[in-house]
Amino acid sequence: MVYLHGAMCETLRLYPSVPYEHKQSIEPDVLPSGHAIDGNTRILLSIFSMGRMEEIWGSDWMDFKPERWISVGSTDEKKMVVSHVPAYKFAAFMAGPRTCLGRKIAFVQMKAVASCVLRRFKFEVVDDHPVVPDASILMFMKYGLKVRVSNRA
Ligand code: HEM
Repeated sequence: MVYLHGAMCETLRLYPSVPYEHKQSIEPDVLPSGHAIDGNTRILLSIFSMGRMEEIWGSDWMDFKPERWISVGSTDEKKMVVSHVPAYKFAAFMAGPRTCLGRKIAFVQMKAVASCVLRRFKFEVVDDHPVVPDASILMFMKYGLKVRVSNRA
């Protein structure tokens, strides 16, 4: 389940279900970046881009690596645990007082479905199928995902 958690975070890092978000200032403020903004300023955040920034994720940002979400346990070195990653770094669920309320239940649901389905079936992406995100409020796959499904022996 720890590795599956890492795989899901990694998927959401590269393909966040909510690729863009906006926030609006009530009064003049200074952003953590140091930029001064006026009141009533609309700020558009690209969560999609944040998941692909080298200064946030390192030079291997384009690699799908569930391992980047996993560390060894503090009491037992053989035990793998989910690493703490700040919400302001991994923004797929956003951060702060209006963060996603369903984050934990979303992981429970995704893990329940993935473990039931993957135990019984094997999925192989059809060769040369273009996996292209469709720019929208929610992230869709432009051409869907064509896979070959077979029973696990
Ligand atoms: C992978 C699955 C999900 C993702 C990526 C996701 C992402 C998000 C994001 C980005 C926001 C906006 C937060 C903001 O504007 O600051 C949000 C809000 C919210 N989400 Fe989710 N969400 C997921 C699943 C769920 C589920 C399963 C539930 C409920 C069972 C849920 C309930 C909510 C609620 C109630 C809010 C509004 C929170 C507020 O405005 O105070 N989400 N979510």
